[in-house]
Amino acid sequence: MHLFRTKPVEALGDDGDATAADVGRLRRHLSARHLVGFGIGVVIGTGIFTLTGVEARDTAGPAVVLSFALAGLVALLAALCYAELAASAPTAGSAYSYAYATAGEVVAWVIGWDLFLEFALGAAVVARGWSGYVGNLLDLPPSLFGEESTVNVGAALIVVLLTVVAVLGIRESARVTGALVVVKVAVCVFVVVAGAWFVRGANLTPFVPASRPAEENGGLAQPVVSAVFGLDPVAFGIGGVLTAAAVVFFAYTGFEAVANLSEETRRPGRDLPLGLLGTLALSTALYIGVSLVVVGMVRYDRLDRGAPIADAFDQVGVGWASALISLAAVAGLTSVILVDLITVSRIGFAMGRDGLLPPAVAKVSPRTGVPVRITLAFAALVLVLATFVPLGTLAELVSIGTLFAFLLVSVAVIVLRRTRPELHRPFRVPFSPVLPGLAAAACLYLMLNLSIETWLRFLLWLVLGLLLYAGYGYRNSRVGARAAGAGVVRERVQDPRGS
Ligand SMILES: NC(=[NH2+])NCCC[C@H](N)C(=O)O
Repeated sequence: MHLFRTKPVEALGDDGDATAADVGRLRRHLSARHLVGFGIGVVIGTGIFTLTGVEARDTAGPAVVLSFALAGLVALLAALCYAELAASAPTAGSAYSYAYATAGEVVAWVIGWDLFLEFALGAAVVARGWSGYVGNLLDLPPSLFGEESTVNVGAALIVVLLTVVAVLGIRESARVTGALVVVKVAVCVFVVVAGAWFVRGANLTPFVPASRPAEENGGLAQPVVSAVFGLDPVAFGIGGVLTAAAVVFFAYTGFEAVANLSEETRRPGRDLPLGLLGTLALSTALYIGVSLVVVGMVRYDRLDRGAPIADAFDQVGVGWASALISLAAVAGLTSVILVDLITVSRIGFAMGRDGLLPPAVAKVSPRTGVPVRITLAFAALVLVLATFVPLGTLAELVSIGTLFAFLLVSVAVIVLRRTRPELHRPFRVPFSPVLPGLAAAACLYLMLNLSIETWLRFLLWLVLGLLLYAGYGYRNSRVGARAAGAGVVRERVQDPRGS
């Protein structure tokens, strides 16, 4: 068994042999500005526009601001780790590839499979949210746009439309994303500046409402930590702030998309760290600003669950602003879906190039320079999910997928520093191994704050992935084939280009 065969860092983005060369190459069109555009494009969306209300009302009170700050800090730690690895090994597979270089093939497969979950499900969950939001806004029939619809036409429409954009090319996608991002960032800034006039100190006190037992959340819906340590789940208080942090973490997920665009980046060593950290700094600042203003404008127990920000402006009598905010929310959700579709195809591309998925599917179209087939394959999957499956409750599954990848990336930083100290690292996480260690611990902690249900679903997904690996990937792996061909049947395959 060679489950833990590794691929040397230098060979990560390399398709190694002649048969793989027909997979093709992605084109380097992107700069740091584009990367921040894509990053903000996928990050700012459902999280801030909806979760703020629910979490402030039910779990954290005005201190939801602290939850956003905490979740942002965890994301920042992970982003530092991503920045180090992405800059030293700029490949489309990101976490999947880093795992291939450090922990071995089976772990890499698990991570790749996990990222499919994050990005495909992320796109589908947000497409349904999009449909609901647009349906509400334009008074469209809930039987076609609402969460209770059997065939969610709105979700289907947006997925098809964005798939067209994604296959046109990375530059075209960057342009569309850029425009959407300008709208949503401008409106977030507007919310902070305009909303600040309506903030009342009284709404912010008590900032951390006294804790009390959470209402439902028993059984499978309770966080794993509560079950393990026999604690009763609480709402509000410090416990509430932490629980809410695990939930609003969803709002930060997706920024790693930037690392998956490595092979399309002109100057990866400089631009990837800038893109990753820039995305995160900007979104954290906006989230803290927006959530603070919103809980300051309206008492937390009177926030709307569906569209808290727009509704807050309605409540203070500025109805026109609420239309503007809804527009930004729609723009925001649209770009999230687009970048998710692009990213999941890049991960699939990297895995196809390594033979863990059928290489023919990973082929880059010579005309548009993007992996068209795999983009279509994933888009079809997302389309089916978004059209037919009520996904409202699955956002947590996206978060656990993300946290798991972050955990692995943080560990990979520490491992690679030991195994490959000489590797050229254009960017280094400061205070390694302390910060990456902290990042790993924080991710694990947030994972434990997610529900038992989410864990069970996640484990099921991983088992499914392992079965697929056993059935296909293990036998068709290029690293495996090269090792066998050269008679180097060892655990650690050396540089395949030399063999
Ligand atoms: N790949 C993902 N994690 N996609 C979902 C991104 C969700 C986004 N952060 C939001 O708040 O709407």
